[in-house]
Amino acid sequence: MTATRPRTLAEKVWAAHTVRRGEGAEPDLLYIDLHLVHEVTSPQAFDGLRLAGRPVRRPDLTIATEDHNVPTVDIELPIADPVSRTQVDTLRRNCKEFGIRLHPMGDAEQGIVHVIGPQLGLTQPGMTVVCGDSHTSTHGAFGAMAFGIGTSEVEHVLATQTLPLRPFKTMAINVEGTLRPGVTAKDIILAVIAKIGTGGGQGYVLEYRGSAIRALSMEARMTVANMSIEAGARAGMIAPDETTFAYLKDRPHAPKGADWDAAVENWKSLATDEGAEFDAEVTIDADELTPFVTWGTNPGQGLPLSASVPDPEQIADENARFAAEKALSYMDLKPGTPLREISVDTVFLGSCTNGRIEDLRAAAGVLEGRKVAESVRMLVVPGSMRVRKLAETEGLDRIFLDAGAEWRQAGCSMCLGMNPDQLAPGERSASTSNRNFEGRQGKGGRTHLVSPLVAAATAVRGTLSSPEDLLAGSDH
Ligand SMILES: CC(C)[C@H](C(=O)O)[C@@H](O)C(=O)O
Ligand code: SF4
Repeated sequence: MTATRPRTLAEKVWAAHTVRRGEGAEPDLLYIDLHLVHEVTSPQAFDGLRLAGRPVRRPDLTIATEDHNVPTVDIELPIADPVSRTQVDTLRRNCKEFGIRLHPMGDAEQGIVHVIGPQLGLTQPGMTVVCGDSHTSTHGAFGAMAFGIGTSEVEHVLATQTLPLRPFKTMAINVEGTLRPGVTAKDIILAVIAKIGTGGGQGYVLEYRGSAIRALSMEARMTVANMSIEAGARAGMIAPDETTFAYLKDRPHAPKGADWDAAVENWKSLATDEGAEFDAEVTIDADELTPFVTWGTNPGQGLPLSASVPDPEQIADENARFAAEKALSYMDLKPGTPLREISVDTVFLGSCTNGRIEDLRAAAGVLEGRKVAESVRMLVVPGSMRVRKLAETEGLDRIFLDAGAEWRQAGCSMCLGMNPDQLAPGERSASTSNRNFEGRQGKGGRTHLVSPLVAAATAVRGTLSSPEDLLAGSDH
């Protein structure tokens, strides 16, 4: 045995999955514990297998769901859009042919791929998790090494249950302190991305640490890990702890009985060792954070809600200035406008970032006894059918409907508008999703990324707002 030097969480998970160490410039070969599949990035991968006459190596470690292309109304009818229908039909055929478990539209376990994995207890600490989807980083909230892969890699994993990869660099994101009331995980991650930039995490696996992260619920941790990719990182991880174990216990796929006890013992050993070194380190003061919103067309172009639209002329860096000018022109915003005065047409509550039960509860808490402004349409799209059902058991659907919001079926929906849920050209949204690129929610649509609390308050006031703005004595 060689003496073990202190290691990070990421290094431990990597080492435990290395089937073969690459020599020289060669990549390592990693074993994959869980492969999640959806309709968008899998068709060519299955075609490749068919051409090569290969089966899926571990159908038992592979699970599929329909999420991106599914409508969120009238789901008992055939999908009207031919492209979406073909995508979904193709996934169904492939899963049948290759013996893969699929949760189709309408199924009790159907939902966004990154919502259903954790909810079923499939995602567990110390695992390697992949999916042909960039937001696979979500699963890192459990202390898994989880990352998005391309379609040719999807084929490689389907065929071999392994993946050749070069180790990632490690970056610690220390979030210390206590969040103020009304400040959430979404505000943490938007602030992180505003600080390090959309390229700041390139080549790294981020590890979120510190007292503010430890204090987050599992669902809130998923919100943070989810957007690691928006900072350019390959993955984002959080060390498993009692919060993680409590979330997983008794989930359908969680270990049971003596296996559970053994698993927890093992999971406890995953945390980054005292004295382990990261390649880079960033610190965020949680006490200072306030609700954050984006004003631009990348997730790093964000500011506290109390700020105003920035003036590109004040930005020293030439590239950042040019990007800001372009963004403001697309977003149709004038420098100096208080962010609170920006009015929206649409509020979208949902996505793999903020479509879980706690997100719906938070928004419903704000909307209870209030009305969505006349000028606003609000879509509430649960991240999964299970979230939808639980919300209905708790009466959240009634709160949303009474407030004048629409209560939809589960899927990605307006996060990217691969289904009919889209912004019209020129429309502006406050959205709890993770991307605000040009046209992301519909051609010509303008997106402001926000937390569920800000989304709900914005729906009521019609302009970007926090719940505090709704209280008596505020200026409205
Ligand atoms: C469609 C899919 C490949 C894509 C991704 O990888 O992230 C989507 O989920 C997104 O959020 O843009
Ligand atoms: S909800 Fe949005 S970000 Fe998440 S997988 Fe679907 S499209 Fe991608």
